[in-house]
Amino acid sequence: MIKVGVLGARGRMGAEVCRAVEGADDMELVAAVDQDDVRDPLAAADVAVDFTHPDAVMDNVRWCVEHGLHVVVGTTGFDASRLDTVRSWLTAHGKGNVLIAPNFGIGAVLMMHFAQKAAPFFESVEIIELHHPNKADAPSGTAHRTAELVAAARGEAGTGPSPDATTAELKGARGADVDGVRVHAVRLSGLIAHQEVLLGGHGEVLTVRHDSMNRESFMPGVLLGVRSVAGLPDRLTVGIESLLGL
Ligand SMILES: NC(=O)C1=CN([C@@H]2O[C@H](COP(=O)(O)OP(=O)(O)OC[C@H]3O[C@@H](n4cnc5c(N)ncnc54)[C@H](OP(=O)(O)O)[C@@H]3O)[C@@H](O)[C@H]2O)C=CC1
Ligand SMILES: O=C(O)C1=N[C@H](C(=O)O)C[C@H](O)C1
Repeated sequence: MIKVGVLGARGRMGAEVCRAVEGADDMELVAAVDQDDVRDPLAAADVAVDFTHPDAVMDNVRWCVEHGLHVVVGTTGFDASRLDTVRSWLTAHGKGNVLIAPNFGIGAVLMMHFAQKAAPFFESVEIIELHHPNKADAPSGTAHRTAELVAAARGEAGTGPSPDATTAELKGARGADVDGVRVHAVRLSGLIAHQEVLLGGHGEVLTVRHDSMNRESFMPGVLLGVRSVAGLPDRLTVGIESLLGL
């Protein structure tokens, strides 16, 4: 049995993770911790799962690494500097691996993969992410990571920047610039989590779209992360692509 502790257990994702862990034959939920709770019960876990807030997650990960736990992180907000900080904690503490994934949806991971593969073949690429209005961060972690992957693929292939003649702009109209890729964020009641990668060439447009219809859709990926994290070859893994053989 894998003993699992959940951080953010009363939140939208954390509550879903608690249900998924309780429903898994090979896992036992040993701690459910949220804002203002002490973290001590987590020390009984083999694996901690964090779905909290970008402002809270670093302190949680540090605590878990210091306590020798394996950590599966779904909370967003990880840039290169945060990842370096996590690596330094792992170097200082000999036990425990960390898996950080901006999206645990299998379809979403495939959407990112397909977009990355297609990106060098098109002159233009832009990303539109659409989410529920309670989301704290913009752009989404998924859109941020997709832009990085797309930009890296275009860089490796020698693809130039997307053409854009804009010289007069109302601030924000062209979205955020992530590694040279424009990312647009929509917040709308009724939505859960959705993303389109628009790829434009000569007389054709390819749209790679993914829709998360509910939060259960993330659970197969989260449980895969919990089952895999202890055996991962690196102390820090970003994304579940390698767990899926991509
Ligand atoms: N990787 C993935 O596949 C996915 C990632 N996410 C990401 O997960 C994160 C959480 O999303 P969501 O569940 O919708 O957010 P919610 O706001 O619904 O849940 C977050 C929970 O964490 C609690 N919390 C805040 N700070 C702490 C802390 N220091 N310790 C313990 N608990 C804390 C919050 O309490 P309070 O409300 O009192 O502040 C809340 O109950 C976001 O970053 C989101 O982008 C979401 C979906 C999928
Ligand atoms: O806050 C959310 O809801 C989601 N957050 C993640 C992100 O920022 O990419 C994953 C998914 O989009 C849902």
